[in-house]
Amino acid sequence: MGATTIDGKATAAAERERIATEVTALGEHGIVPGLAAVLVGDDPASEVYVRQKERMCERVGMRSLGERLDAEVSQSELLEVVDRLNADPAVSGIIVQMPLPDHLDEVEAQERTDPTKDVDGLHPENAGRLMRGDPRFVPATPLGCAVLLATYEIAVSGANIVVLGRSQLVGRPLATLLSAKPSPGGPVGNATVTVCHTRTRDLAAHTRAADVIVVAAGVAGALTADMVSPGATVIDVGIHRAEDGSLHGDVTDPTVEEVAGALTPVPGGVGPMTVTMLLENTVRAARIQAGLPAV
Ligand SMILES: Nc1nc2c(c(=O)[nH]1)N[C@@H](CN(C=O)c1ccc(C(=O)N[C@@H](CCC(=O)O)C(=O)O)cc1)CN2
Repeated sequence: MGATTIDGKATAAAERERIATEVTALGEHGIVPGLAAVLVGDDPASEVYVRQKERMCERVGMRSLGERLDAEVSQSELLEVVDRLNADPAVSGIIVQMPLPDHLDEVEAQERTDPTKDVDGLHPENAGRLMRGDPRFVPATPLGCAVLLATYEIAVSGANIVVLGRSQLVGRPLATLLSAKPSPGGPVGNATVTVCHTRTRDLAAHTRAADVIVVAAGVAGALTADMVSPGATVIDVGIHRAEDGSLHGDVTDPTVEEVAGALTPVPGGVGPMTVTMLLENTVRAARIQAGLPAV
């Protein structure tokens, strides 16, 4: 029997309905959450993602305030834009779309973002709060993975989970979230998490001992069927575009589906959750800025 498909598109659509209801309720207090996405240059994938964010904002009744900057923009000009968005009361949440062109320093831009508007959760204050078990904003992709696990009732508490990848955007915050004592209303936690990477010695020994494997290595083919224990859940965070334009994840071995118990597809798995959880964080930001409970 094949693996259950974890449908990120459907889950994200259901989450957006809930978010739209919250946005309507905030409207009754005169609050319209606004998301500013700063896009530097003309990376085609980033343009798709930013357009998606703008479209989804409109659909749930939020404001979207796009900032397109030339690929040649200087670091100080980028920081000036961040400063302007920090000061703009119509902006609840700010993200600087990654990757940035090589001459720009993304960490400095993240550190410059007002931590109460940092809906990517990458400012050191927000990363620190997540580590401390008191998250303000959990980065969108890890939050999306956690919501998918909760929605599909995949046991996390007490489970052995391997996170393959150690990025600041996905691997590290996700490992923290899954292993934490769940915060009130938080989606998941209490797992035993092993963070692996492509240089982990005998990686397969780790993944074969896992009930859940999150593949966020950014390397196509990073997980093969022989590395998966029968019935395990596989969450694929990778996105790679082939020359013919088709998309695939870090999992390229089609036989993983025969071994796994549940699997996220690419496209249609974690990706749609990323944009939706960014909206969720922006509503949260608007509530925090208005002095309302964050929920
Ligand atoms: N500042 C940030 N930059 C980047 C982030 C981020 O969270 N913050 N994540 C990714 C890009 N990303 C959102 O920004 C993103 C990735 C994938 C998708 C998505 O919906 N993918 C679809 C396929 C879409 C396509 O046709 O390409 C899917 O997987 O089904 C949305 C957003 C890096 N940068």
